[in-house]
Amino acid sequence: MVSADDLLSRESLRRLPPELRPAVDPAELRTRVVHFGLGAFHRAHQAVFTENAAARSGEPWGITAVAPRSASTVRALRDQDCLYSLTERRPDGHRTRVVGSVVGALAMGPDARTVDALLADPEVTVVTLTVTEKGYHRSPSTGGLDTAAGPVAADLAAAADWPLTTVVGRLAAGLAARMRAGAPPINVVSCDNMADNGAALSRVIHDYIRASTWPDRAEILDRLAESVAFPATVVDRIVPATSEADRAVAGAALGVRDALPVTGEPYRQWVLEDSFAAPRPPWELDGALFVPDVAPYQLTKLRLLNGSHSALAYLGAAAGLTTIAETMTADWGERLVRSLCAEVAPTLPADGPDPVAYADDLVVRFRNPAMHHLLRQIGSDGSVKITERWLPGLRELRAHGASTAVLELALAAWAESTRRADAPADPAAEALAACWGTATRPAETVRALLRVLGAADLAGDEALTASVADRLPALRAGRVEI
Ligand SMILES: NC(=O)c1ccc[n+]([C@@H]2O[C@H](COP(=O)([O-])OP(=O)(O)OC[C@H]3O[C@@H](n4cnc5c(N)ncnc54)[C@H](O)[C@@H]3O)[C@@H](O)[C@H]2O)c1
Ligand SMILES: O=P(O)(O)OC[C@@H](O)[C@@H](O)[C@H](O)[C@H](O)CO
Repeated sequence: MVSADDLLSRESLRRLPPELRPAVDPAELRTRVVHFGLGAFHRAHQAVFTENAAARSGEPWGITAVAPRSASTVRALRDQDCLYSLTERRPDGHRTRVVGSVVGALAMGPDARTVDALLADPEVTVVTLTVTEKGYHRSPSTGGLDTAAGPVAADLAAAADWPLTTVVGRLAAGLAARMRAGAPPINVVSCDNMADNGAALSRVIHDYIRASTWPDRAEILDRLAESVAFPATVVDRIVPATSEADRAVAGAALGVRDALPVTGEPYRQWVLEDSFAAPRPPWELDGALFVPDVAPYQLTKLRLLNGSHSALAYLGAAAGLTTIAETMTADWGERLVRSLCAEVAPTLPADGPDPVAYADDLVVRFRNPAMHHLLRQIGSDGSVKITERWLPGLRELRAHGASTAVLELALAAWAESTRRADAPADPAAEALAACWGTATRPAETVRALLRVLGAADLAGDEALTASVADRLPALRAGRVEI
């Protein structure tokens, strides 16, 4: 018998009905994957693919997850023997089960030595990351590592035995230790929503090593080139932040307490560049797609799904709404998604998914009434998200003289969000807010905001900034005019 007072653990797991248990016995797995970013998405995506790959292959692929910041998440996960549940939210109901592929949890600072030892361990041949766009500390203008950013500069200046606070620093130091130890090749796989995320991660790691004071940095860089692969990936599953209500649903389904459940839509996809340098879990056994070039999938997903998501987030907030599903019941929601997809479609590679069919699927996924995906969560960190999701397409369209009406509306809604006292969290929040203080004309403010994004070219496009500024009054009045 299990009781609602029990905590999820390997012990209580044995008493759960088989349909709620993981596809693998966690006791049979070993750490062969190290993951940075112990957030909701990893637990609902890569951990599930890895569990199913291990179950179907019989190979013992276990994950040790490293939390860059939250020691309390690590404690809570350890208290549950690293088990947690996933609830799939379908329009017609929930399905909950326990995931068993995570076998270790570490806090990046306090457990730095163990993290380093794992990164140098020959058995570990895969590192994955979900640390949000801001976790890469890229310069908005160059895309390389912003070595002047406070935490990066502090890590570069830190003494050898001082805990590093950036994932880029920790990973660079760990990979360097692996190279020095002569350990076998390894794959480092970014699973964050960025175009060409493999190259982006490779670049910041290389930049970090180049900027370090390590006497052997040139050799380390040479060895890295030979034995570390940074494949690009496209990850897709809508995974909202976990709420108290989600904890209650998980507890009721399991009959035991779970402090760290995750929820997600039924859909999931993982497309990976087939350029691995070392053994990896056979994720294809769970439907992952290995392709020579992920760019067509990547750009389609970022510009259509994530682009629409961000547009809905800021427009929905202007209209006083709270969740994505709510925006899809507004008279402009579906129109916004379809017209944004149609506007951006000409910027997508011809050999990618069909944009019209993709938009059809998005409407269905976004409408899912069982999902409670907060606009505020999606709207956070806009300065690092919309530079990936909107601006490259916007540039291409404007260079060809094509209409950019929908992106202008979206940009206006984002601009308006930065003015509000309750603006979503953003690493550039101060600089964005300051744009409203000094400028006298709205178009001036729009120009200043675009410059904060590192988009001086777009800031210099007077027709664009005027058109964005013209849309502000309606949005401020809560009207979405599309
Ligand atoms: N949630 C989704 O639907 C989804 C879908 C596809 C891709 N992703 C990608 O996964 C990322 C994480 O999403 P999530 O839902 O797990 O979010 P989350 O808030 O649950 O977790 C964020 C993780 O990133 C870490 N992090 C935050 N700021 C950091 C920083 N400055 N440096 C290092 N680490 C930092 C946190 O410690 C945490 O581990 C997203 O930013 C996105 O790139 C998410
Ligand atoms: O995860 P973020 O905060 O970077 O972006 C919010 C959403 O747009 C994103 O998480 C999508 O839900 C996801 O990319 C779907 O695969």
